[in-house]
Amino acid sequence: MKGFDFDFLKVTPIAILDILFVAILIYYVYNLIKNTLAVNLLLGMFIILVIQFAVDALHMELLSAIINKFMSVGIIALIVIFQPEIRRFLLLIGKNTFLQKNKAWWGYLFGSKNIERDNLARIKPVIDACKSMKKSRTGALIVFVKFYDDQLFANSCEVIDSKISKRLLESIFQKNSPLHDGAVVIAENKIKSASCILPLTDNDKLPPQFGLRHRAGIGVSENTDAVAVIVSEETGEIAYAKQGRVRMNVSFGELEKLLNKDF
Ligand SMILES: Nc1ncnc2c1ncn2[C@@H]1O[C@H](COP(=O)(O)OP(=O)(O)OP(=O)(O)O)[C@@H](O)[C@H]1O
Repeated sequence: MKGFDFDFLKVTPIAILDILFVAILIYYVYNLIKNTLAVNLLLGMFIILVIQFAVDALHMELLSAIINKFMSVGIIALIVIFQPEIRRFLLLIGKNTFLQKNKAWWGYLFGSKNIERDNLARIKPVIDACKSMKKSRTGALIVFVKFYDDQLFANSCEVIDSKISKRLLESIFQKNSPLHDGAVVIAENKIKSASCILPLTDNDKLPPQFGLRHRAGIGVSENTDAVAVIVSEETGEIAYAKQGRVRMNVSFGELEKLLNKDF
């Protein structure tokens, strides 16, 4: 007698590995898109997929043809809609590779003393400037990027291209300075530009006291590998934005650790 074929239920080590990788992938994708509009879009796509299965099963040919056509164009629409998330996902993979994570390798190859000296040279003036801007209640938005994206920053910014210095940062953000509006971008051990207009986040779950400066800092960290240090003009509080999330009331010790870790 012919029985049922349960071949597809065979659990092989490769299948377990496969499931594990898919679970990790789902976890990373969820982490990337949680608290963003992308969750609603993904839910919409999922519902259409379920309808497609139902329509196929019921052999409703006309509806099935329409949904199939929609789904084949949908993949291009998905790439366009999720472009920031895809970009962030690829950056995340690049940042988490063995060589990137294990900075000891870089130290071994290029000399850890040099790296520490570089970090101190670019981080200390920023922290000192933040200390004095906190005291004087001067609002500031300082963005650190690993790769300076000309396309993103060149159009809206004033090019500075100068050594990172406390006094320069203070004078840029001084209320009377023509460059004080907007963000300063630091990359490649330099203040690359000032007065930059950044993309604002559309996250609707942020605290109500967050105005445009905070929204711009969080926005740029959502779409790029950038982290943003925000000094509030109203409270003097320091906030730190990374990957679309923000840490409030950051102490200077924490700020140094965070910047050292991320840059
Ligand atoms: N798109 C943008 N990109 C960069 N900077 C911006 C942008 N929009 C506004 N800003 C900066 O934010 C300032 C306005 O800050 P606003 O008071 O709205 O922010 P906030 O988050 O409430 O911070 P604060 O606590 O300092 O008031 C502007 O003067 C400008 O310098």
